[in-house]
Amino acid sequence: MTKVLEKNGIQTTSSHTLERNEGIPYNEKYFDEININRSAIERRVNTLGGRRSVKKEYQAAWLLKAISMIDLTTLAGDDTRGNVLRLGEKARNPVRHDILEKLGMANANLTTGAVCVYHNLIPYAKEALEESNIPIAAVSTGFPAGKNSLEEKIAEIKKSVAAGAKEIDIVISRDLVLESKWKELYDEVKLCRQACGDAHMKTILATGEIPTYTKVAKASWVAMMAGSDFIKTSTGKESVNATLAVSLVMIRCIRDYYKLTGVKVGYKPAGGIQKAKQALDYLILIKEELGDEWLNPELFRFGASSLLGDIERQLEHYVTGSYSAGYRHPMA
Ligand SMILES: O=C[C@H](O)COP(=O)(O)O
Repeated sequence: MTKVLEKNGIQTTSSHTLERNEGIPYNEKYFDEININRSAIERRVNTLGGRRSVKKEYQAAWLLKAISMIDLTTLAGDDTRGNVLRLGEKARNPVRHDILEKLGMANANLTTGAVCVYHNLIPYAKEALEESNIPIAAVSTGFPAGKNSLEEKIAEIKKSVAAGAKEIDIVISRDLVLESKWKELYDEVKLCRQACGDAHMKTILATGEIPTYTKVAKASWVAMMAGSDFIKTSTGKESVNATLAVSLVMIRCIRDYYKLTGVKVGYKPAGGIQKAKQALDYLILIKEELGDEWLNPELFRFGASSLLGDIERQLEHYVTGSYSAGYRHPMA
């Protein structure tokens, strides 16, 4: 088991050592002619579940790795200090000690990639994560709808950074995508990036509200050109959130941006990823399309509130041979 884990390079902290994406000047030539063939995308992702699967110790290793790439999230109207403190505790100790011991991982210092909360809960997240390396991610810019003025968005980002967020998840103005106002979108994202300062910026496209894959691809390009460190699918509040198909569109844009600039932009699917099996499908897609270098917390995150519970349950099954009830692996 240890060898398998080592081979899979389990990384447990997110230290932000990677070069950031400074962006490039706006130029429509990079995305103007994009035209995505929906059925080709869907055919490609339909091959994933059946053709490839990860078994036994490899599956356990991949699931441990997946944990290190979760932005453990709570974004609910009834969030309190209490549940943010529990979330922080879960981020520090994502898997029960007895399970980790059986996996030979008791001393591996496994944590989630980050904890993700609303701006006004940052102080509680700070309290919960004191003396750990786990970064706080805050959703800013009028999450989830993004209907605030640009001035308010910028002010909110600055407040979140001042309060201790090391990562800022912004939402874009979807109307700019719907009306193809690409330069305005670029300017908006660039101003947000400036307001982030040293905090890494993840740009949420809310792909469930974008009608075509072609527009998703164009919005991905604009977000990267304007300096996003990550592009992210969804807020978790749209009626359609992360899918493998939209992920394929976005990660191919990341690949092409890398070919053009030499800069690696991260990817964060978010919303509705609740099962370990789903997580494995995403990891296989990333491995096949972008390669192993993207499979670490610097370049890949799951935005998820309940995925960790199912992963822990699957790991328990791997070490004991039986499933426990879901409530034995509460999220927070
Ligand atoms: O960014 C994270 C999402 O809001 C989490 O969505 P979820 O609750 O469906 O896992």
